[in-house]
Order: sequence, then structure tokens, then C-alpha cells
Amino acid sequence: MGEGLEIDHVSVRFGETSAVDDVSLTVPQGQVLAVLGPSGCGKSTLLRVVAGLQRPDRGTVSYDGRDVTGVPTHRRGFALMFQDGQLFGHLDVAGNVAYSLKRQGVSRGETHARVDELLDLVGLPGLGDRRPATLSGGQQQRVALARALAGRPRLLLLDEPLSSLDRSLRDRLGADLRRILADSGTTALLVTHDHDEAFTMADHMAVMRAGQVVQTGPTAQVWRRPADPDVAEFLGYTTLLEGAPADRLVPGAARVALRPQAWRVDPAGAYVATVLSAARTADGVRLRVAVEGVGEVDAVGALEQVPDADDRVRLVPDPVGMAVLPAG
Ligand SMILES: Nc1ncnc2c1ncn2[C@@H]1O[C@H](COP(=O)(O)OP(=O)(O)OP(=O)(O)O)[C@@H](O)[C@H]1O
Repeated sequence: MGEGLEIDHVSVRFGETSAVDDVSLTVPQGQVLAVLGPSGCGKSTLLRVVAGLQRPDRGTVSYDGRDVTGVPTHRRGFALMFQDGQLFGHLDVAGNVAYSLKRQGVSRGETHARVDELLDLVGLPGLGDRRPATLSGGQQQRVALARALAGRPRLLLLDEPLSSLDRSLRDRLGADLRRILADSGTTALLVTHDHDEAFTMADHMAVMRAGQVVQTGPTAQVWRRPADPDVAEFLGYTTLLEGAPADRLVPGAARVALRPQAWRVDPAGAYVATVLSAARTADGVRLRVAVEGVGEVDAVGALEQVPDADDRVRLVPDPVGMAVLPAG
């Protein structure tokens, strides 16, 4: 049995609802696994089982080969971090970070040094005497991470840690958290409904649907090779091509999923299309077009040239926005 977390055939029922249905997953020592799925798929329940806050009806949770299914939360050596940080407002930043160290009976001097080290790690040196209310949302999440890491947990459990932040901050902090977890060698399980959050923070991904795990693998691999159309749609692919159009785009492929970025308006493009609709977005123009010999797809263009419905445009396909799916 390997080192790290092992979830083995875990099921949880609430009355008629099968919240978690025979889920098995492993998170090897030092790895970050994101469990990605829509609201209600059972990911929070699964996280609660791992944390020891929910007893499974079936199955076991083990760490480093030891069954911890019956071990109380505070004796598992795991730490939790939630979407809204949940810092103690009456304590300053240092007091928040030191919280678990005090409870563990760590000496004052050692606590002081560890708090400084953790505030450095999360990019907030010197902010120890600030109150949480005087920090930005992103800074508060960094403090929450420092607090979670303080007791050197063998496993960090993260429940949508970035979802209360705005988009640009989310991307930046996500990349920072990934680096911090890697630098500290932390083993982590992240649950989220946001594919960007999963992608920025984790090396490996498990996609859940209706209580079950439907795909696992390295994040880039799941991204490039979604198991089925539902997974593809959940990952942000907006169109599915099957049969001849798929084969025309990617020779030999039976099904191809496309992101809007898979087609770019370009006068030099080899494909001819009729514009069905066009809308301005912050990143450019988003089009729905009917491509000759392919079908209806989304496309992107530059804001300088917003076409009208029924206009003819030329398009260049971009493989980066395409994923080949197994035949259905
Ligand atoms: N304590 C409970 N009692 C009854 N049903 C519950 C309970 N907790 C969760 N459920 C149900 O179990 C299913 C899975 O819920 P869960 O919260 O794990 O999903 P989720 O993917 O985390 O969703 P969200 O992202 O919205 O939190 C849902 O159908 C939910 O209604």
C-alpha cells in the first residue's frame, strides 16, 4: 500500500439520494488532486468523509496505509481550508496562523519563527499584527492557507478556496497556491465546480457526476481527452462534432469537442462560414457561425471588426481549442 491518501469504494446515502456512489481515488504523497464536478455531484460530501465529518455507509479512507475511517477529525492530521477563509476576527494575522500551534503546545519562540516562515511562504511578510478585516479577500485566503499549513498537516483539504475571489485575483492566487503547495511538499485534495480553479491548482483531476467518478488523470490529459460529451461540456467545450465533420477537422476522429477558440476569424482562412450571431465580449467578438462542410460552431474574432448576421467570413481552425473524444 502506497504513501498518501486512499479512498476505497466509499458510498454515502441520504435517504433516497446516493450522494457518493462507490468512489475510489488515491492521492499519492506530495500530489494535489482536484475533484471537479457540478453542484450536487457529491464532491463536498466526499471531502467531508475524508475530513472525518461524515461517516461513509460503505468503504474506507486510509492514510499511509492506515485505515482512518473511524478516527475523529482532529486526530487525522489533516487540515481544512474553505472558500471564505473563516479567519478569527478577534485575533490578528499572527494569532490566526499560530492558532493550531498554540493548541499543540509549541513553544512561544518556535511559534514566532514558524509564523514568520509561513507569512513569508504565502507572500505576506510583516503583516502579522494586522486584523483580518483590514486585508483584501486574496490576502485573507493567503492567511487561511498559512493557518491551515501551520501544524504541518499530512493532508490539506480545500473546498473551493478561490471561488469567493474575482477572476484575475483567482488566477494569480491559484498559481501562487500551487507553488506554495509544491514548495512545502503538501499532499492536497481540492474540490471545486470551477474547471479553471482545478486546472490552475492541481496536477491531477477526478471528474465527478451524480455521485460517481467518471474520469481521472493528469489535468492536461483530462483537458485534452475528455471521456465523454458531458465531461467536455463541463470543461468548457461548447460544440460537439461527430462523423464526417469531425474527421474533416481531425483526420481519423469520430468525435471532436470544440471551444470557441477553436475557430478564429481570419481573411486568409481556408474555411468559409456564414455568421449567425455576433456578440462583443471583453476578450473580443464571440460568434456563432455555420461553417461549410463542418456545421454550426462558435468562433472568436477581433473587436475591430464585428461582423453582422448573414455576413460571410473566413476562419482558421486552432487545434488548441479542440479535443478528440472516444467514439460514442
Ligand atoms: N446532510 C444532507 N442531508 C441530505 N442530503 C444531503 C446532505 N448533504 C448533501 N445531500 C445531498 O447529496 C447530494 C450531494 O451533495 P454535495 O453537497 O456533496 O454536492 P456538491 O457537489 O458538493 O454540491 P455543491 O457544490 O453545491 O456543494 C445532493 O443531492 C445533496 O442534496
